[in-house]
Amino acid sequence: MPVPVLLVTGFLGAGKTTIVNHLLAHAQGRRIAAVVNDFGAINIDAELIAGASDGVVSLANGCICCSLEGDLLRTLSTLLRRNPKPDYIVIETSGVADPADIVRNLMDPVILREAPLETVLCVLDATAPPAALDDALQRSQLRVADIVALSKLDLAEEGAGARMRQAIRAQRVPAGVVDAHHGEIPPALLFPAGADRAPAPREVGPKRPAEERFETLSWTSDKPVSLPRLQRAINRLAPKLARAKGLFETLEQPGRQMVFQFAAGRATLAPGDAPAPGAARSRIVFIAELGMLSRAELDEIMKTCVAGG
Ligand SMILES: Nc1nc2c(ncn2[C@@H]2O[C@H](COP(=O)(O)OP(=O)(O)OP(=O)(O)O)[C@@H](O)[C@H]2O)c(=O)[nH]1
Repeated sequence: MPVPVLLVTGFLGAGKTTIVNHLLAHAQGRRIAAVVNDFGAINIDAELIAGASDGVVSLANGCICCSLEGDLLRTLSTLLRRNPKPDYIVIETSGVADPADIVRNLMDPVILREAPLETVLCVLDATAPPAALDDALQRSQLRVADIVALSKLDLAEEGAGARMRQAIRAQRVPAGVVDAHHGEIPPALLFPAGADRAPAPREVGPKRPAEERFETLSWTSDKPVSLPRLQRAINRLAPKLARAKGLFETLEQPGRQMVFQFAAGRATLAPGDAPAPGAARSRIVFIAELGMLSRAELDEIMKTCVAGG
């Protein structure tokens, strides 16, 4: 039996991991394997998903649309050899990935026969201005989608969802649009029943040269961070950041791992699961447009967050 694949795309911080986590938490007996790609050297997403799935495979430090494309195909082959086989495979791309390149790779005849691409889901942050869809990367992410999920509607201004739907229509995107409240999407939309019919191969345009637009810098420490100092540091870094996320212990709540998120200008902190064995006490990945943030500046600012810094 072929194993249907769901590809989840969307810009940095749009809400992809939140949707994948919700899907895994409501798997209702389905065996769902997740392949998670973080552009940075530390795969925070894999750790955030690990609690929900026993089949999570992490592809870090590169992008599965370019430098890690061979790794993706090898990973899929390994997942297909598992006993028992997964019922579904979810691939979460990094926010900087051009999914057209991944779709093209998934059209490999062997993969297509054994792990056919069933659905491409593009997650769109409803709090973003509709003009964000003019961005070439975001347009490319939208163009391959079968379904567009609007996230963060609870944070968006009234009417933002309707304006975003209009902007999506203006891009002539044929996909259906659904609201995803805190990651909730009916699984039947993503994995339609009766998948005995094989999904048709997809046409994607010719491969475009990879555009290096973002870079990632990781910061780790064996010390816990001070929350008020981290807040000051993030305030300083915020204008330069496209995205940041991290896992760390704080001076204020020792022994407890916290999850830090910075997306679309908003920072949040929430309690997390126990740290992965052997992981540094504090790990944060920063993503910025090329040239916006130097290693020296980041280290200088971040060292103020730990005792003795
Ligand atoms: N309030 C609210 N927050 C949301 C919602 N969806 C996602 N978020 C938050 O948005 C932030 C980014 O969400 P993620 O799911 O990590 O986004 P992502 O697209 O996986 O991010 P990258 O993989 O880094 O590109 C997190 O702090 C989420 O908790 C939502 O519907 N409502």
